[in-house]
This record gives sequence, structure tokens and C-alpha cells, in this order.
Amino acid sequence: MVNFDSISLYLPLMQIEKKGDFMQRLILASSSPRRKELLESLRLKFEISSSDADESFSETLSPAEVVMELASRKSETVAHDYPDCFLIGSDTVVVHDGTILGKPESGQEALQMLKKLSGNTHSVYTGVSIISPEKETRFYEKTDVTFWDLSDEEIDTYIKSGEPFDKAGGYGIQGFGSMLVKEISGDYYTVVGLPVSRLIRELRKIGYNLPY
Ligand SMILES: Cc1cn([C@H]2C[C@H](O)[C@@H](COP(=O)(O)OP(=O)(O)OP(=O)(O)O)O2)c(=O)[nH]c1=O
Repeated sequence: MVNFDSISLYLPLMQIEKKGDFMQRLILASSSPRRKELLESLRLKFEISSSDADESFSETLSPAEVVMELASRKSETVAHDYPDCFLIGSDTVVVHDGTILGKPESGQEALQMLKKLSGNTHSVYTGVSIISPEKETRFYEKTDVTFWDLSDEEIDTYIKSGEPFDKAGGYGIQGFGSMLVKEISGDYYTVVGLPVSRLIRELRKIGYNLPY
């Protein structure tokens, strides 16, 4: 004799379990339009939650530690709103001659930064934190960027374009700032703010179901 009550209870549970397998939610904890575009390029479904994490850091940390620490703060800030999800936080800094350069807050600061970077090689560090339902994974990537010798006029024109102000080191390699760059060594996407090919490998390792 078949017990219909137990079947009707059992079936919906199976469906929920199966749905759960597919529906791992991916959240990008960022207000950066670049990071959104880069994650879109991976053809993954994700949601955005901007994080208002404090971005101050201790001078005793290395650049790699700084970017991973700030990336963690960003993913942790939104984690309580998204239990059981996969959350990504990321942070980028420029390092010139041992000094960490964040985003310039004025034209004067942008000028100082770009003068330092002119004719020299600097490193761009991007840290990533992924919080999965089980654990947190952190990593960073570093890319070296060499600038041409820049004239005062070039720097002035670039600052007047407005591009430096929301970008670490005061430039954007993906925009008008491309004219400043002579060569790079490392992943281009680390400079733009999200090392996507490493990210995809780390997501796979921690059990995120990729569609490919
Ligand atoms: C060097 C460089 C940086 N950047 C950007 C990447 C980052 O968005 C920004 C560094 O600031 P971040 O603090 O890393 O990021 P953010 O404030 O823009 O976004 P959120 O914290 O919400 O994720 O600089 C470029 O877009 N191009 C470049 O060539």
C-alpha cells in the first residue's frame, strides 16, 4: 500500500535540494563599475551590493596584506545580508617606490602621483576575498606597469579629463590613461581591478558551480 502523504512530503524536498544545487547566489560587494563589467565578462549571474567598508590600513602591512585585508572587509561588510551566498570583495592599490598610492583626493594629489609614476615602473596589487558558505578564501595578484616619460602638459590634460579621481594611483589603464602606459608585466585585469582568470579558478576550487 502506497503512503501518499510521505510521497507528497518527499517530492517537494527533493525539488528544493535540486534547486539549491543550481541556485548558488554570487554577490559582488563593490560599487566599482569596472569590477561589475569584468565580472559580467565571465558570463556569470550575480548581484551587486556596494560595501561601505572602512579603507584605512596599518602602515606595518605589506601591499599584498593591505589589499587582501581591505578586500575581506568589503566582503564581510555585506555578508550578514547574504547568508549562504558566495561573496566577492576586492581592493586595488598602486605601489611606487615602497609607497602605497590610493585614489587621489584633489588635482594636486593626482599631479603628485602622476609625476612620481612618470618614466618609472610601479606595481598594481589587487586583492580578492571570496566568502563561501563554508570559508573565506583570499588571494592577490600583482602586475608591473611602466609609464612613458610624461610632459607637464600631458599630465595636466589627463587630470583635466577627470579620469584620475576614482582610481588607485590616479589613472585608468582601460581609458584615456592608456596613453600613459609603455608596457605591463602581469595580468591586465589586475590593473583594472579584478583578476578574473584567477578568480574563476578560485571559485571552481571552493565548489562554486560554474556554467562552463
Ligand atoms: C590602476 C587602476 C585602478 N583602477 C581602479 C580599480 C578600482 O575601482 C579603483 C581602486 O579603488 P578600490 O578601493 O579598490 O575600489 P573602488 O572604491 O573603486 O570600488 P569598491 O571598493 O566599491 O569595490 O581603481 C582602474 O579602474 N584602472 C586602473 O588602471
